[in-house]
Amino acid sequence: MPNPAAALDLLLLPTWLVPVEPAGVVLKEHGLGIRDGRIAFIGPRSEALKLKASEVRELPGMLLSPGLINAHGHAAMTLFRGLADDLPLMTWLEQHIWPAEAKWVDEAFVRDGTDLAIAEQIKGGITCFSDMYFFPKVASERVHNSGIRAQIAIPILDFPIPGASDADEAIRQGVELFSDLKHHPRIKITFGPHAPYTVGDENLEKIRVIAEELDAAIHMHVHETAFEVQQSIEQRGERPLARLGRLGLLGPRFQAVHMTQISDDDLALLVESNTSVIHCPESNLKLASGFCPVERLWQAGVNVAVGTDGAASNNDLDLLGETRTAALLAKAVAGSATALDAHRALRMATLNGARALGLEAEVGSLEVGKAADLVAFDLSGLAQQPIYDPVSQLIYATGRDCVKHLWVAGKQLLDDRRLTRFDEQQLCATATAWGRRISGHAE
Ligand SMILES: CSC[C@H]1O[C@@H](n2cnc3c(O)ncnc32)[C@H](O)[C@@H]1O
Ligand SMILES: [Zn+2]
Repeated sequence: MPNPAAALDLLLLPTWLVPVEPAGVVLKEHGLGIRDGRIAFIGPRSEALKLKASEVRELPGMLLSPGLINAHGHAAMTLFRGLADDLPLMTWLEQHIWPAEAKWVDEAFVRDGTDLAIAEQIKGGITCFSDMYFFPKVASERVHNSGIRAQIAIPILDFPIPGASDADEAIRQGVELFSDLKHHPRIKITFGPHAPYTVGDENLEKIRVIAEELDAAIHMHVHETAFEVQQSIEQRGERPLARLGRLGLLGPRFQAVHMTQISDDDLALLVESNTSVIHCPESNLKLASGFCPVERLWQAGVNVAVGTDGAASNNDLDLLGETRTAALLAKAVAGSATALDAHRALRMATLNGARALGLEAEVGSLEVGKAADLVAFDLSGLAQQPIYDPVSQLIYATGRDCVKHLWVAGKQLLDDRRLTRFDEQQLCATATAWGRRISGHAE
């Protein structure tokens, strides 16, 4: 049993503390205490200063919030950043990315690309990310070593992929990894059927059965483009989401990534099944895939989280920037300036992400008992002045270079913008070497 009178490991005293839950609250003159990797105290500064703490840290001019949660991405694709730009989805995938993956993706690629992604994300205020890429065991090892938190989705397609000769092998590997990491405090294994157009009914049914047995989540690209929906209607006589509903996949453990096409029936299915949607606005904009109607979903009660997608279609892993884009785009799509205000946008990037990934009891808001996954943003620069509402300033006027400190489960992974577990120069050198090999100037 935790002892409330025991000394704190760390007491943080920021200018603003934004717990996200309760919604819309900004606390001034408050402190947050951490003990054994968890939030042990939130209260007025005067009370906080009476507590024993091994370390007390003043954070003047800083906003302390839950760490950002990047709910969809393909981490190792950082090494394909900028390889094939300005193309529509299917041309990008079929003519550029899949051939490059067949040629280059091996365990070393995933090791180096995932490290680069983790470091970039930590520097951008992300404490937890969702990954869906090849060699998920290697990605899990990188997450374990780095101290970050992640959901790792096992990639499954009907055809051979790097690391698995068919869907059965991928599923077998996934079940093994799930069981190996069942008790890992920061890694959650889920199943990642790629998309309705790459996974047939037979494999989807196998995935549903196994996910049910293990109580595991399912993470999938769905309704990314109008073409995907049209093709499914022509070939199968039904919309992809309706097909997933008929096969029994939808539910609170299902994460539908993209959803740029939503009919009234689709919306009803999402609401009834309590399926989460993961919105990736910048990838959707860059590939001209379409627009996810975030405000409509939100008003209907659907949980909407936000993700960057991979660095080959974004081209960065900047969730703060992505959240700004989401807030601005939501207004354009809804035709209403009140759509997705700054406080709801921050909730989408934190608590909604946690809920989508099934981590709501553990992270996503600053509440006593939750894991201490925190980020301190420095709002003292001239571009943030004056400050009427610090959350408005964070979403609309702050870039990720203002991320000052970051903790996951109470461990500091970024200290005054310095990565505590990575050598930044080494990461850059390794990525540059991969780029030279891939672009054909290899040594
Ligand atoms: C099984 S997941 C890995 C697989 O997905 C590809 N991918 C990356 N981004 C997207 C996207 O936006 N839509 C569809 N597929 C995507 C990635 O290149 C891998 O082949
Ligand atoms: Zn994706």
